[in-house]
Amino acid sequence: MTKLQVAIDLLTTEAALELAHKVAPYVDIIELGTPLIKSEGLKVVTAMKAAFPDKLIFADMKIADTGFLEAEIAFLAGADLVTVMGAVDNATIKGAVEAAKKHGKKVVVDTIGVKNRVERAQEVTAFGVAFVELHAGLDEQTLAGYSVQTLISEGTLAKVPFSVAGGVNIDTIKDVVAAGADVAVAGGAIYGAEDPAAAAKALKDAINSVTVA
Ligand SMILES: O=C(CO)[C@H](O)[C@H](O)COP(=O)(O)O
Repeated sequence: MTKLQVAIDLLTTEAALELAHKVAPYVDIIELGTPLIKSEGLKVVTAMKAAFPDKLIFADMKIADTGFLEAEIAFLAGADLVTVMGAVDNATIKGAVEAAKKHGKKVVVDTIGVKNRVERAQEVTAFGVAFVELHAGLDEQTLAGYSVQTLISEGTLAKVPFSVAGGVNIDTIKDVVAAGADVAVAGGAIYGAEDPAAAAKALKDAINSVTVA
């Protein structure tokens, strides 16, 4: 079944924990967003894992170099999954995968900025990553003509384990699930909602309505 990942793009540990407490019953993976980690440091990862030991904690490190080192410090801080950029050298991705093997954790490749996401997804999957995040970042989402449907179609074509991130919401999450995604990522659709718990529940219910039919 497709997992639901909440992306927490808030800026303080306190706000992140408050949100996580509201939505935890409905999500499988709790992502600490890159701005949050840059603002608070890896102590936010440690605090989140301590508060939610049974959830998968996803550190959106967006690693671009020194793959082994940066992945290892995130795993030591409590992360279960870390991201490495797909556009960087293969050695960086392989280094992060080595760190993951050492610590019994996993690596996700983020495809922001990758020109041919389908081809690159297939290449990096062979390195032993957990899944590939077909992703349009927050800046790209503001461009005219942006549609998450492009990422969803690419997931179908790639035929590798994948997640979709880039403005997934209640109108599009069923398409993400129907495309066979391992994980549907929702940030703004949850933390930007008036009632984040209700928004997360609605997304989870939508996932269940597709996969449990
Ligand atoms: O990693 C990110 C930006 O780089 C976001 O966390 C990701 O895009 C999910 O958030 P949203 O659903 O608001 O797009």
